[in-house]
Amino acid sequence: MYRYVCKTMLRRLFLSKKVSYQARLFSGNFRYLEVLNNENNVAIVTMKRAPVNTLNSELLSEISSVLTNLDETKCSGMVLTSFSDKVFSSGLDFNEMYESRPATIRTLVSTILEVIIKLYGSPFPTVAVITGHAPSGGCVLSLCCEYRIMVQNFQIGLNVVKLGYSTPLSIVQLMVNTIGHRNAELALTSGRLFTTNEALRVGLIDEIAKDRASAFDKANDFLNQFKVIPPIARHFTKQSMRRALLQDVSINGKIYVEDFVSLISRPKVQELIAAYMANMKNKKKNSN
Ligand SMILES: CCCCC/C=C\CCC/C=C/CC(=O)SCCNC(=O)CCNC(=O)[C@H](O)C(C)(C)COP(=O)(O)OP(=O)(O)OC[C@H]1O[C@@H](n2cnc3c(N)ncnc32)[C@H](O)[C@@H]1OP(=O)(O)O
Repeated sequence: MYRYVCKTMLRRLFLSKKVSYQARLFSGNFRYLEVLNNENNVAIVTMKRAPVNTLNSELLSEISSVLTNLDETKCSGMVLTSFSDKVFSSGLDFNEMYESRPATIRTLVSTILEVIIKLYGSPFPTVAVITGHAPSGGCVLSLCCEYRIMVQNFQIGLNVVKLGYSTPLSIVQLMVNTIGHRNAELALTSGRLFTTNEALRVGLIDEIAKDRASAFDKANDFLNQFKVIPPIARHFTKQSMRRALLQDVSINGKIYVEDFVSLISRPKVQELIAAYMANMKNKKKNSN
């Protein structure tokens, strides 16, 4: 009898360890992401690809898997943020766009498109806590969220024209939906990066925070308001607001991806990317 009780207790202990291990697995399974659930069933998704959260195919496909998982597990909300107090994300990885095979560029571009579709169309409320610079692809990720809170003294925007290629139509639409046609045209054609204050003025972000902690307080306030709203009503309303863009990318996504791949592969664009990368390195060398 004594042996049986001991065995059962050991088995229970083992099982409970296994369960908590599995719970940790979800947050520890990723190379470039940390995913934690808070007490309100809100997922805090932190990008942690040092130094500047450059979006390569692997980080993007991890974000994509998390989004599927959060949808299946019916989370109450999601906060997308960065481990860094200087950069939210530096955008798509030049190393996968420069002198790369079309297949490599295609994987990168189709993975960001997959993320855009899942994040923009997610049933749960989403907030971007922007703790640093958010150029290009970084700005796109935040635009797919419903609410943007940005810490003071950084820059955000879509500077892609400076790299010699045009902004894809659906990304233009994301910007137009957020800051209006006139402001979007001025910003996109000049590749303008907005300071935090300018971004608030134009509506590119919704709130300014003095630091990460206060940004999280504001994110909680935003998400808490939905506790009294029936999720299904909220979800359908969000879908109605976002349907046009989602339908467009689900019908024409493959064409947009191919257009973007051939745009990036052009010799002139490749030259500009090389010059841009060299300029970044020089800036760094001169500042050291
Ligand atoms: C429906 C159609 C779908 C198809 C397409 C969908 C979406 C596409 C639309 C959006 C388009 C996106 C294109 C891009 O995103 S291209 C990337 C553009 N990014 C930028 O212009 C930003 C470049 N980076 C910076 O300006 C700075 O790094 C910074 C973010 C301001 C941070 O500055 P700092 O903290 O001083 O850090 P460093 O500059 O020293 O950078 C550290 C390190 O990282 C390297 N790096 C930075 N950004 C990138 C990058 N994007 N790709 C690759 N590598 C990058 C940088 O060179 C440093 O490397 P070393 O340490 O080796 O010197």
